[in-house]
Amino acid sequence: MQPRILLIDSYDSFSFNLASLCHQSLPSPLIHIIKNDTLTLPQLLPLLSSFTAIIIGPGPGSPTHAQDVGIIPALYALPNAHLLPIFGVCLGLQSLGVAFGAKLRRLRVVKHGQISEVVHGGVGIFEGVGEVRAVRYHSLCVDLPSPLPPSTSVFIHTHTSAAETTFTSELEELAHVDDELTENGRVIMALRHRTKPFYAVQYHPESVCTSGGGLQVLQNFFKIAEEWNAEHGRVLEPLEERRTVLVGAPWPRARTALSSSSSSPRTAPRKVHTTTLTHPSLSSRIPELCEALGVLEDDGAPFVLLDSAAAPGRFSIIACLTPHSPVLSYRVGERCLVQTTSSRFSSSSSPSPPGGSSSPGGARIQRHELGDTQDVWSWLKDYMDERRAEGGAEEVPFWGGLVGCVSYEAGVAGSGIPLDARRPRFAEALRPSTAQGRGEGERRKGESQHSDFNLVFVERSVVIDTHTGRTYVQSIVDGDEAWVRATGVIVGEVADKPIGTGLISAGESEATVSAVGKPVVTLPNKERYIRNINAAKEALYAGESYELCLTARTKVAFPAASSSSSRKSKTRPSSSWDKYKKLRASNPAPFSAYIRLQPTTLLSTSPERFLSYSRPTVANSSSSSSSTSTPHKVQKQLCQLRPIKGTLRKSRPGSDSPITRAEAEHLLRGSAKEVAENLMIVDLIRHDLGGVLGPRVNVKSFCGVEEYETVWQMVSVVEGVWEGECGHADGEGGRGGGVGWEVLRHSLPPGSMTGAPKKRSMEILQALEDSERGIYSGVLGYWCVGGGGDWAVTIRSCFKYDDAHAAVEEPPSSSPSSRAPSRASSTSNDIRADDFSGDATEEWVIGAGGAITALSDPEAEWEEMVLKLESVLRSFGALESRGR
Ligand SMILES: C=C(O[C@@H]1C=C(C(=O)O)C=C[C@H]1O)C(=O)O
Ligand SMILES: NC(=O)CC[C@H](N)C(=O)O
Repeated sequence: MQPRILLIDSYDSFSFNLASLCHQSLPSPLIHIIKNDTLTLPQLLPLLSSFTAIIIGPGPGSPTHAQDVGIIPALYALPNAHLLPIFGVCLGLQSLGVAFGAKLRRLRVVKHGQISEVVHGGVGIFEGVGEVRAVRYHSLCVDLPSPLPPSTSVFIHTHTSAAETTFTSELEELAHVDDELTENGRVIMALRHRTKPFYAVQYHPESVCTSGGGLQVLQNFFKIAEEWNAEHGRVLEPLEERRTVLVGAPWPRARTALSSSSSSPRTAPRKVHTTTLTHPSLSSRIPELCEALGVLEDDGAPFVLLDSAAAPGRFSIIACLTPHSPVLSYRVGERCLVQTTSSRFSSSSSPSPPGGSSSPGGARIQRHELGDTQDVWSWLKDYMDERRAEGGAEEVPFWGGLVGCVSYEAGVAGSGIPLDARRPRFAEALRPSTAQGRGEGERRKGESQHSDFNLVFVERSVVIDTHTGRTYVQSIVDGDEAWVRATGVIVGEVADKPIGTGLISAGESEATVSAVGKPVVTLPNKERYIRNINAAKEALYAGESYELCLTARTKVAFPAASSSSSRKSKTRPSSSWDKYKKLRASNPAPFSAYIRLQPTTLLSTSPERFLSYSRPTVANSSSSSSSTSTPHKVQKQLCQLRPIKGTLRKSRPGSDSPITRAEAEHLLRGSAKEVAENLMIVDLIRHDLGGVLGPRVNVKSFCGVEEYETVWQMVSVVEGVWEGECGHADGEGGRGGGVGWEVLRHSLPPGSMTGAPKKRSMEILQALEDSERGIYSGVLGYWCVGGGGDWAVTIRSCFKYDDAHAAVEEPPSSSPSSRAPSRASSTSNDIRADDFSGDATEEWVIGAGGAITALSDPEAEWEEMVLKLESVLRSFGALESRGR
């Protein structure tokens, strides 16, 4: 019978990595993963006879807090009749220790993402194991009671071999590390119970940077477990169907090309019409092309550009929207999506959509109720299944589809955290003065009333391959050849214009901006930010988190004069487009974007890919698992994530010569702190990806250093391949949508913007940060009608909501001193610290932040946040005196 493993997940962000290691350690194991608080012991006891062993994973919090460990203590106290082998990791080891009298203590110097040499005796789970260099993620550790003179204590007696030995504990140390005496001294790294089949390690065998102590240790444990089971007459019983519901299907869950919950699409795939043009000059004329395609015509009309303004970006996607392009918006907590189509455009060749109502402004608004078993993601999946297309140019990643942005809060709520919640424990511990109760289902008071999903369905597009100079004019509308031809002509005209004869000259553009006037910049309150850093560090010391990405918001308000320049013109010229052009030029980035989906406008110069997934490819299966004799088809999809952690200013204070690549590599890759920050997110992302894809996840590159306009960044690349049966809708051998969208849904918000473990970190950040993050920290990108997608982390960007200035207003400073001007107020602009009260017509929000670890220096973290902020602020003309 296949080995069956029960993995207890304590809401950690490394659990699927541990599942993956189990998968490699055993022949075809069935791994069931449950949270530590989903089952009671009476529910679990009758199931245990079906399991070879239990793995107790790591987690935030403490083994002495009942709500952190759930059922774990009960497992170490199993009655003999139900006993089975258990392997604990980190919190799992600490719980084993506490269960059998070990003393829990806080480390003096916590270890998060750091590698230590583990000293072991080469026996038991360490048999045959050589040098172990292991990654640690812990703030707590356990000590066994020290041996006492025989006459003074109540001993626990056990009998080993012939000689009677007296022990002070039922536990035996199998490994330790020797931290510096000024740090933590000797710290236990592995334990076993002397008589029960319980083993545990304090380090993380599943981390990508652990060497020696991973696979072989798990293999040894499973060997010992199987021997113990045989010796004790444990014959595995089949897991009855009715009981499987309690522990769920084994991981990874089988996923067909179409999610099992989704109905099969009623429509045949659309055809993509493409014209390919070659204009090498176009790569440098993307803004001009957008202007030729109408971005300046009306600021109220939707316009979207997903731009690749720097390496490693490649394709720039211009959405050519029509009056009937549906803009979909959705706010977390609601049961309907709102679809808006506009009739503000001057011309269209698309037919009118059926149904719907007209608003006084000419916009048509349709509400789509979510079905009883539907959430917004499954609704979008069905929407995309109905609109799938084929036949486009294979080398073009986007043929049409949904484009836009998804907020940070959409991910928070999707992780099961209520947006109105501040866990009382954190609220009390971290911010005693601001904890307030809120009603069920409400967002925090004064929070954004804006949509968390802002997407438009794009049928026509121009995609520029900035590497090859090839430009693709594409439409998925039937009979759209005339539009494709006409647009090809416009593309050619822009490409052929002599340099310096742009449609809008640089001079004109400048004039618009200068008429807007100097912005009023309201920086985050430094004192409060530093207080939050210290509170975050306290949470890290307590074992509540391993890394926290703390952020704050800056507001940039343009005075009322800004509208004067537009009075002369009939339509509203787009001041946001001017700002985007300046931002793009001053901070070129691979995931730049201009997304204008009123009332939301987002300007991005993000360097960070969150997730891309290739268009699924179909191949004949080479596996013999198919029961039918006909060759069956499988789909493959490559998923890639590129987390960034580690940021270094390029300029050198007081010098004209910037930091060179060699120096940056030395400073970033040589820093234990920066590498640890990156490693933690890499492990988190492996887990996120593994949750959907299973064990086929690889770290393709670790801590590479990439150059951007103002900063050096340390970037890792994590990839995974999904392989699955073609869904029923693909009976003809066509391809379905793949599972990339599911990876996206399950991995939001981006781990690099939360820290690890994700859930607890989000809760702590929610308690610390004063307002919702909104669009910042979420993702922007596309979901292609061919099944691929590419989403960037929304950072180094700014956004505005046109219908409310107060949407992300932070509460006023609590102390008079917090109004003191911060360092940046020495610039020529009016930069204030958190006391904004301007009569603005246009208010932009810029989020910025950074990962806080136990090693963080608060001043340096504030500077890092300001550095990231500056990369955007510069383009507002707000930072002349700071240089770059
Ligand atoms: C929080 C931001 O950036 C995040 C934090 C980084 C870091 O701590 O080094 C790097 C990239 C992002 O994942 C931001 O740009 O605002
Ligand atoms: N990785 C873990 O399981 C950590 C356990 C515990 N929260 C600590 O910080 O020590």
